[in-house]
Amino acid sequence: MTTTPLTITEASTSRFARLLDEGRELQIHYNDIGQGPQTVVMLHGSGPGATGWANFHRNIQPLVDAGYRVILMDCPGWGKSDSIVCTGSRSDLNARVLDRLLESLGLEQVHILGNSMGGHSAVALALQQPQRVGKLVLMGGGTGGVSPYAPMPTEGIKLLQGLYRDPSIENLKKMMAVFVFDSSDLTEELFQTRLDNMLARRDHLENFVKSLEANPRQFPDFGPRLGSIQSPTLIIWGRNDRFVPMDTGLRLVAGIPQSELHVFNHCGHWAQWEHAPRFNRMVLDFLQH
Ligand SMILES: O=C(O)CCC(=O)/C=C/C=C(\O)C(=O)O
Repeated sequence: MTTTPLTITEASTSRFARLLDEGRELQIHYNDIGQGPQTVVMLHGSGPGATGWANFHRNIQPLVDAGYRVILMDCPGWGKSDSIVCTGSRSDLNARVLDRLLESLGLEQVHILGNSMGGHSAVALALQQPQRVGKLVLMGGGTGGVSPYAPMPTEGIKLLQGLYRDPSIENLKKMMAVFVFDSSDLTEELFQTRLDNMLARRDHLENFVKSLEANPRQFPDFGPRLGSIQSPTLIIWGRNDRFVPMDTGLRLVAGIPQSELHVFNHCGHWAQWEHAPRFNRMVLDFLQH
């Protein structure tokens, strides 16, 4: 797999912001990379140990090289951001926090690239604050809701939730084996990074379980409201996604007026990682035209 080598590091781009959400102060971690007149925010998924950097490190450099500023926000409950118990819509919580972060950075409008939960959260912001959102790239996510074809919760989500409850390298490998289409590309380094991230913040793991107990439907079904989204939207899915089924992408492309859908064959839930070079070219072409 040839991807553009990163010339920047996580540590050198690591930043923190103290934000207020519904009367609660949160310290949010983000990575701020590159400079340019346009900004792309990348939002990670809900897996244990997920962070902006862990999810998107194969996707940063091409955007920076093309002259974009790239911001990777760790959602509350992940990475180096504060932990939280979410009893309502996590999609809307993440959207509110991102809105506050953009306000603190003086960014009036950004493009958002959301993976899974990050896609749900990007759509939530487009619904809450449409003026904030330029173009949307949704991959493996964008709305909750029930699949007419796949049993829910999917096998991947069951493994994800089991990993939160029993964070072991064995359970991590079981989840990741379902996560991607070709698990031969998963490295021991990637496993170790994810395990280290997970075990460094057991409060995140415990609070995710408490959040599910308080509200099993963390990601609402935005289906009836998709028609109000005016942002040009690129939807990308893996045909072999065993976490959020591909028919969710069909619901999104049917609902969002200015949208198109690309399906990668031989691809699971992590298109931006599994097919990074083509994914990056597709995203750049979408943003630039
Ligand atoms: O439950 C949903 O609809 C969202 C699932 C989700 O966000 C899973 C994402 C997992 C990762 O991105 C990861 O483990 O890196």
